This record gives sequence, C-alpha cells and structure tokens, in this order.
Amino acid sequence: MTVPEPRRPAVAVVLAGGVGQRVGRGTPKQLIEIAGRTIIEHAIAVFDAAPEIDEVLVLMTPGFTAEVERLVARNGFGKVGRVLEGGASRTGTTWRALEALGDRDCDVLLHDAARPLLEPRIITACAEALRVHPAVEVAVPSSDTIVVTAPGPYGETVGDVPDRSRLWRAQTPQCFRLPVIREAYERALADPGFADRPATDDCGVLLRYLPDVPIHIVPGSELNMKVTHPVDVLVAETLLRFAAGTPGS
Ligand SMILES: Nc1ccn([C@@H]2O[C@H](COP(=O)(O)OP(=O)(O)OP(=O)(O)O)[C@@H](O)[C@H]2O)c(=O)n1
Ligand SMILES: C[C@](O)(CO)[C@H](O)COP(=O)(O)O
Repeated sequence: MTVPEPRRPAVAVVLAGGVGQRVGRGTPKQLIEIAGRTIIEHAIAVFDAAPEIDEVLVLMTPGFTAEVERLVARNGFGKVGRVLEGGASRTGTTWRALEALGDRDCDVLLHDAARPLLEPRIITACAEALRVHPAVEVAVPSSDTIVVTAPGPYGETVGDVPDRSRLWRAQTPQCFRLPVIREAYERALADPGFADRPATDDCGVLLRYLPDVPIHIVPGSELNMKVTHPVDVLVAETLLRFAAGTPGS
C-alpha cells in the first residue's frame, strides 16, 4: 500500500471565465443571484471555508474582474489572493491559472464557478486522495443510459449503447499535483491538433497528453450540479434553499 505523502499547500482555482451563453441572461451566469448570493459567491465560499485550502485564485470573464473583487471584499473571503481575467475557452482559462501559479510545488483543485453546491466533504476527499494519487477526478455514476450517435439518412441515429456500469459523469473539482497538470497543458499547447479537438475538461487534457498518469476517482454528488441551461438556475436555487433548511422561502 502507498504511504500517503505529507500534505502540500493547496490552491483552489475557480474557473469563471465563461459568458453563460446557454443560460442566455446577457450577463455571465456566475453573477446570477440565487438563494441570497451570486453563483460565484457560493462557489468561492466553500473553498474559503475549507481547512484543506490555503489559497483561492479566481479567473473571471474579461470586463467583470472588478465586480468579483467587490464580491470578495463584501464577503471577506480571506483566501482569495488574486482575481484574474480568464481565457477564450475553459482550457484557455485553466492555462492562465497554471501560468499565474508558476512552478510552485502545490496541489491545485480546478473548479467550475458554475457549480455552486459543492459539498465540503468532497474537498476533504480530494485533498486526502492527492496525498496518494497525482490526479483526481470527481465523478458520479450515470443514471441515464448513454448512447453514441451516428449520422443516418434522416439525422442522428443510435450507433452504440455502451455498458452503463462503466459510464460516469465528470464533475469538478478536478485536482492535480501542479507540475503534472502543467506538463500536460504544455504538451497540449505544443500540439497543433489540440485546437481542432478541444478538451471539455482538465482530466481530458491529462489523459490525452500524459496517458500513463492514473486519474483516481473520488465520488461526487448529484447536488454538485452545473448551472448550464435556464432550468438549472431554478434547480440550483431550490437545492440551495433546501440545503440551507429554508425550502420555499
Ligand atoms: N472561457 C471560459 C469558458 C468557461 N469557463 C468556465 O468553465 C465552467 C464550465 O463552463 P460552462 O458551463 O460551459 O460555462 P460557460 O462557458 O459560461 O457557458 P456557455 O458554454 O453556455 O457559454 C464555468 O464555470 C465557466 O465560467 C471559463 O473559466 N472560461
Ligand atoms: C468540466 C465539466 O464541468 C465536467 O463535466 C464540463 O466538461 C464542462 O463543460 P462545459 O461545456 O464547459 O460546460
């Protein structure tokens, strides 16, 4: 059995560089207020309060960093060091965070600002897992059957129905020893093909460019949903009020 290494300093990176096109409010969705706080405040608060986290780095949509700095000051989030501008894609934003962190020897937990319901026990489990594993994915087993489509004469058709027992839905945080994810991103950025087939998450970048690094799974939670479509704003609001013990208020 591997002996757990001593804990390294841990930086939570809140990825908030998107515009929320699918929610379609005309303002970045992470600034929508639900259950008394904006989505990004919910996301930062859980890391700011987590004993396993030493520092929080926020990457925000260009043009909105001052707004986030105001929210940070209003809440007294003491672990937030910097609020920087994000990149043009999620992976572009991650790369900006990795550049800002430089060559420090620390752990990094990359989290979607659009997931306001992260439970502290998941952060604890990730921090513990990083003492043994170089990379950690938070995921939940798929409750839906997933189909792979194939083009047909009248539109998409079902091409394959993979074994559901092996299908999980990826969540965040996705967590790494910093030098490991940094090297994966350096290789991705040196690959002219990376732009043609962009990655939708950070573990995907690691798997593609450093396939020998095992990615350990930490069980996520159905509560840890991502606000992606308009209905998710209502769902997240209901869940947050329920979690706070004030349903319907
Ligand atoms: N350039 C980008 C794009 C996305 N993200 C972040 O990545 C997370 C997951 O992305 P998604 O849900 O797709 O957010 P948006 O890109 O804002 O949504 P949409 O695709 O509907 O525009 C979000 O917290 C989002 O802010 C980011 O940091 N930088
Ligand atoms: C990282 C992620 O949340 C894992 O499920 C997801 O891949 C983000 O995808 P999006 O298209 O940026 O919402």
